[in-house]
Amino acid sequence: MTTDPPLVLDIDGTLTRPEGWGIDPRIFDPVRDWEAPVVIATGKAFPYPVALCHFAGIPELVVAENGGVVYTGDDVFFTADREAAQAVVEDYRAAGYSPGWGQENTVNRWRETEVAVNRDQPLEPLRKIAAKHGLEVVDTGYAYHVKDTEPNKGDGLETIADRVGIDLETAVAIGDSVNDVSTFEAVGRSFAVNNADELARAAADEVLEASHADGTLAVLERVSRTV
Ligand SMILES: O=C(O)COP(=O)(O)O
Ligand SMILES: [Mg+2]
Repeated sequence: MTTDPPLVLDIDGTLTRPEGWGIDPRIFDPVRDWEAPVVIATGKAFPYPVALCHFAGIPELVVAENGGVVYTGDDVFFTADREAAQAVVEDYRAAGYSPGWGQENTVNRWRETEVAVNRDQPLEPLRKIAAKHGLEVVDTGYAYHVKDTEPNKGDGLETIADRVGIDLETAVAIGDSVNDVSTFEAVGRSFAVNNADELARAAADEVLEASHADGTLAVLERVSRTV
């Protein structure tokens, strides 16, 4: 018998190695063996969480681009378009700045509803230009995301839950940054890893003692009820 709760996992900062980059390989087995749906909810472009599910050997239940792209395993939903964010980046370039990824980059190549800017680039002019276009800039600690104010991970999660039949009241979410606040609000139990930013810490039901994948693995062990 199993009562594993449905899981909602962020990627960067949450499944990462102690140094903050790269997936910690220890998460693959418990995630693959989890006896309930696992939703990957990330700010990364659509192919990244799909690939993570594929290589982890789990069904593709994916919220990408901070809710801009939602995949239920059957249907893809786009809840924003990239055009406005692209216009912000053009203005940012015209003001003498750059997205900071180099000429050809895989960070934005497949991004459909927003544009990511490298955190080594100046934030204030980006925020000002985005505001002029009615957009927001979300700092995940891994990138600045220029996006429509509407989509968020929590709404995307609700779309998946409706389609797949997940009771979010029973679900557990783990995350590390402001872009996880909406998922924390959508589920029954939420955990911020110790490296989480202030907003994620404030929104979580519990702030973990451990960071990155160490924190996530501790939660998985604690909430797994498989007997
Ligand atoms: O893409 C980012 O900036 C962060 O990605 P995450 O939401 O998986 O942490
Ligand atoms: Mg994160």
